[in-house]
Amino acid sequence: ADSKGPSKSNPSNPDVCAISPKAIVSDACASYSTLDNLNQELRPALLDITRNTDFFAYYRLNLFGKECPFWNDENGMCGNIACAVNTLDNEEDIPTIWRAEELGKLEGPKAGHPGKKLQEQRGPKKPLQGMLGEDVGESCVVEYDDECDERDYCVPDDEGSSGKGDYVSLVDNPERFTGYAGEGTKQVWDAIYRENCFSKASFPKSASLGTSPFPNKGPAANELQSVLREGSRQQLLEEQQRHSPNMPFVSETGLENEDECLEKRVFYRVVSGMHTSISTHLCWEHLNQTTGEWGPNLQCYKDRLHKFPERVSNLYFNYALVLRAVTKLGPSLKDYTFCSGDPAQDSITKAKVQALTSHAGEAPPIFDESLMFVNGEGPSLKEDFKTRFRNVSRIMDCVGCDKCRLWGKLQTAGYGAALKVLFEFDNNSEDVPVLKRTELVALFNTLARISSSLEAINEFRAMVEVEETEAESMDHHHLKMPDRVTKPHHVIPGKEFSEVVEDDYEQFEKDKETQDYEPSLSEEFWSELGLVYRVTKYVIWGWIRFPLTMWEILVLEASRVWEYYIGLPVSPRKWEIKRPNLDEL
Ligand SMILES: Cc1cc2nc3c(=O)[nH]c(=O)nc-3n(C[C@H](O)[C@H](O)[C@H](O)COP(=O)(O)OP(=O)(O)OC[C@H]3O[C@@H](n4cnc5c(N)ncnc54)[C@H](O)[C@@H]3O)c2cc1C
Repeated sequence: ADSKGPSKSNPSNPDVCAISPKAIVSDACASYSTLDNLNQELRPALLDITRNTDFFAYYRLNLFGKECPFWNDENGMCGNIACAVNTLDNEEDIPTIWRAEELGKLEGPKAGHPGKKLQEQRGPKKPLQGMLGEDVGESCVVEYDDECDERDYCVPDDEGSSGKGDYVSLVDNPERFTGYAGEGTKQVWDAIYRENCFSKASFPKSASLGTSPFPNKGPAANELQSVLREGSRQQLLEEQQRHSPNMPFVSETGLENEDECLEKRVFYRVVSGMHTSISTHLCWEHLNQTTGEWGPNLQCYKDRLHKFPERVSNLYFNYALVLRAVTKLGPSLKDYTFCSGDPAQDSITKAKVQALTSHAGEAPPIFDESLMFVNGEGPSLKEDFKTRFRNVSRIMDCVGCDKCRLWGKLQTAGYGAALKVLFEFDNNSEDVPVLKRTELVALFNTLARISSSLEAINEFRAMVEVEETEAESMDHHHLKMPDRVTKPHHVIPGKEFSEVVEDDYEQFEKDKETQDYEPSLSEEFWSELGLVYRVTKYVIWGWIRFPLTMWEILVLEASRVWEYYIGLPVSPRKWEIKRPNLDEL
């Protein structure tokens, strides 16, 4: 699966992106094999960090109690997550544990986020009072500063929204097949892709405000409003909604193809790459809902990804982007406190993170963020980009499966954090913003997700190659019994049916001998049948000929006795008793 896109190079420094001649991940300055090699080197450390440190193994998020802001009851569309749950058909025929409803549920312990007062009361060592398990270093898990600020690509909690979310274990809830599918998923993916409609308002000349279809709804809706507050796009949307009231608020207007630019392409690639990663995981850890067996589903991979090299290239693109962010962030984490109440765990976690980021820093440049947001439209485009990203994050509240929502939200936050690191300051600046705990956890786990996906895709590719080689060699060596043998045919005048079969069979055997050959089941069957036929013929013919042969022997022996009797030289015996030779058959 190669991306054949042209190479991107930094105009100011053409050597920044040393690109291999083939398989370029365009926009990201790296080749597939560079990224695969890098992934192999970094993967063990990344897995260790995300699985074996308390800091990175737990994530806090508001999974419940948030409304999906994109479908609402007024328009006959449900804003409740449960309405979006759509699963496979005929699920009632399979055991409950294999049904989507069950597979999508969160597993493992959960702990509510304690407010500042509770944290003070409980002390720094046990802010969660053992709710995640006694051996969990809680000071590594709890978020102290939990406000979202202006620079965020993430979604701040709406004011008035209840609670600050729960801590859940990422290790206990692997991202894998859940059976979540159908209209609900289509609607969500559609809405996410529609956020890619960068509008004219992102460009200096065209921002005229329209009226909003939203009543006052709080920050989430207001944010959405600001995205929609763009003359041409807004009017078109309102027009479209008058004609079809069930259409989601965020919708295609036809203006999307205008103003194609690098930033828009990057936005699309991030979303599509995330989609690829989700699909890869669900195909790699797939449940056969009728047998209950987990394992890779090659057909799932072929249907969703193998036929679409562009989707796979977007995954590589995301790897380059997120790894660049992690690398850039590395030095600023040297003094970061991962666990305030547990110095031993703190230094172990720090050492692991430093080992990973400095190793990644030794690699050649893989992503050149200085290309983005640099033209005249730069700053406003950046704003638009950010708002759209926040909307993608909100759309995740419409995902009707808890586990999918967990990973969907985490990954959106992870990409958001990566974009923040890469673009918050001057693109060329090595300064990086200070990230919150949640953002760090999301960033590293998102990288780990992409890393697993790359590995799974390589495995899948190898499986497809084996399958194709086998099919090729079967084609090459495929020696079928001739049609005349297996199908009804005209008997050639002058030849018995048995002779025809024999001729064809002999040819078949000759063909076999001249080739490096492994018979298939049907060929073996025909070969055995031919043998039975010839053995039967041999035996019956032997019985029929027996009296005649005995008579011939008797005559021959009598003539030899007569020759001896009258004094003539005795003729040599012309017959002998032989063991049957199997090769004759
Ligand atoms: C946020 C989110 C998280 C999810 N997490 C899980 C999960 O953890 N486990 C699970 O089993 N299911 C999960 N799902 C459901 C899963 O993603 C699919 O939607 C579902 O399996 C149905 O697949 P589908 O074949 O209809 O195509 P979908 O994957 O739903 O794709 C819909 C359409 O998008 C386009 N498309 C597909 N892939 C790409 C791509 N990479 N780039 C661009 N366009 C693309 C295609 O036109 C496709 O027809 C999740 C869904 C969402 C929205």
